[in-house]
Amino acid sequence: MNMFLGACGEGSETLLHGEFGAHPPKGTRYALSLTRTELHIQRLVPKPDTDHRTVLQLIDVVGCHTMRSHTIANQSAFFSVYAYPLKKRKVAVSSGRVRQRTARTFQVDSADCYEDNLKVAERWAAAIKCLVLGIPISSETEISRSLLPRPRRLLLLLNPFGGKGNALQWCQNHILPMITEADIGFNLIQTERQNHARELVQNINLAEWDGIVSISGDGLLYEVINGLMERPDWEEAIKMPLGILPCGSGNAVAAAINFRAGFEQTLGQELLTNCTLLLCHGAVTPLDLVSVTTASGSRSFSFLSVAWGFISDVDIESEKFRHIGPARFTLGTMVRLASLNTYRGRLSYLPALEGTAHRPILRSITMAANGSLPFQHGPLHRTVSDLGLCKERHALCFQEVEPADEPTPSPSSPPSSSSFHSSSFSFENLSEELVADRREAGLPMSAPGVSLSPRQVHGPPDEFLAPLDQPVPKSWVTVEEDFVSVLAIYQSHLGADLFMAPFACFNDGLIHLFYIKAGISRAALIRLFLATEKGTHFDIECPHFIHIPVRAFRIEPLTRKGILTIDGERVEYGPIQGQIHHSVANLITGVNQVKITAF
Ligand SMILES: Nc1ncnc2c1ncn2[C@@H]1O[C@H](COP(=O)(O)OP(=O)(O)OP(=O)(O)O)[C@@H](O)[C@H]1O
Repeated sequence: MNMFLGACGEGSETLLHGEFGAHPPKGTRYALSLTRTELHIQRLVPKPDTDHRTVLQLIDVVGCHTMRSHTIANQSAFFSVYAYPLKKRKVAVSSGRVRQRTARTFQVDSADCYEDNLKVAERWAAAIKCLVLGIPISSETEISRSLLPRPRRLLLLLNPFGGKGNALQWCQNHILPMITEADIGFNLIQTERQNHARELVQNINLAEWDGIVSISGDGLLYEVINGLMERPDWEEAIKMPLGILPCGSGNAVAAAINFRAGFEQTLGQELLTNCTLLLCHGAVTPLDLVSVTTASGSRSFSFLSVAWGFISDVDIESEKFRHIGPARFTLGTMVRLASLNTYRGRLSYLPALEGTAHRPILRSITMAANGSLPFQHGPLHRTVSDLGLCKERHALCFQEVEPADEPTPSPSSPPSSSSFHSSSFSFENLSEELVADRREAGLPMSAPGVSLSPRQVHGPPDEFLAPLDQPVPKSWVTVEEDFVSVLAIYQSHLGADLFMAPFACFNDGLIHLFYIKAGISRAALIRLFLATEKGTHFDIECPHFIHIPVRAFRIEPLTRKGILTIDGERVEYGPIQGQIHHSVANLITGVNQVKITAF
């Protein structure tokens, strides 16, 4: 349960109460009450605030330090609470609220000697830090520093060229001050080239770190995850808590973390402040990964998406607008809409919902076998009830699925001897064509996930997948279509303002497969894409837009040219397939998420 949002009743119990002076002094005195979710600050002197008190929400607090006065004669001890509450914007033209730093310092002066005052200050600091970190305490708890774990040590990896190129400046001005207030130790390394982060994490001593944090876009996290999966001790390595602080142009995972914490959708520095705040809180949620295999045999681990058609075209073609930051995707969408392509291909999938196999699915909010609508998309409430709903949905989603059965040709999947042939395109001599295509596209020959001589990636076996050169297992469904786009996504967001799968959870064990069929009008497509900003695209009646929750998928392009991406990074064009691996990694999400274990 989200400790902060879900603490009704329990949260109002007073854990500590005290009267303190202020700093700077000015004769002011306050009464402080600490509950599990809030710090209440009421002025007593000079003028009692009887009808007004300041309330600091502990979700907005990053840390608390104790201090001593410079003047030896002063026997007081002090504690400072560092918080980033939401405040109304000062600039009249902007709407909404932004987080602003506030440091409240209180003087403990009831005892005659410093040591006794320090004990009180330390008790308050320890209680506040316990609550920030989610360590349970009650009014019965003997509160002291010994309740706290040793300070965390994080490895921060920063791509200085991510997004608009201001990651280092944002790190110095925003991230480092906040994590210092949270008593987090760190080592900051700037990446020097592509794959640098991937190589670094292959060789680190895991025992030295409590987490690895990517400061960039989603691409750097992709490197970190795959670097960990390339280690011989991958099973232990991939359990390392992973954080992401959004300083790139594609900040989907950061947006998903922000959403799941119950915060308003936001961009830029505000998203960064929210995510840094959550990083300071430190709670970790299991994260599903999808193993993705491409035609050349390369296998990599994806945490976000596999895309083909319109979405990947926009992602890659908008690289040239990188200097405008995340707005590049909107501009890229408009450019792509002007010359809309369709792509013929076969899409196969292993449905996650009982009763969806072997029957055509129109709008994917697929009826369950009992006729209920497990994925009905009403307005979302970003509260604990929403998280609870997610758990409930999970229960509805899962069925026992057997591992990949003997592949048997079905009418929709080609016989094995010709599985890489189609009327329009042959995948014979694939590697030669890939080399030629990559050369033509100006791609390096060994970009991440694109390697023609695959890296040694470990990881759990793909029990749902048949080899790519064989037909899909018989329990799968196959559709052959002209597609505008195909997207397999496992996070709620595809970008900071692309709220693609509002119901997706970090560890729901699901791949959300979306596709848009040819025949959709430009106007309908624009409507859909505009609605993704708010996640309301499911409210639009559109027979060309389909969503199916699945456990595994295969995309077989039958159109010669096109762009495929894994987590926003371009990979070789050709057949590609993936399957979910439930909860194999850990993501620092800051608030306790529903832990789904029923997979
Ligand atoms: N120092 C570096 N120089 C060049 N490339 C780097 C460096 N560090 C990381 N990279 C690569 O840059 C790519 C983009 O990084 P990332 O996704 O984190 O930022 P981004 O701005 O969101 O980029 P994009 O929108 O292209 O995904 C990644 O593939 C990563 O491997």
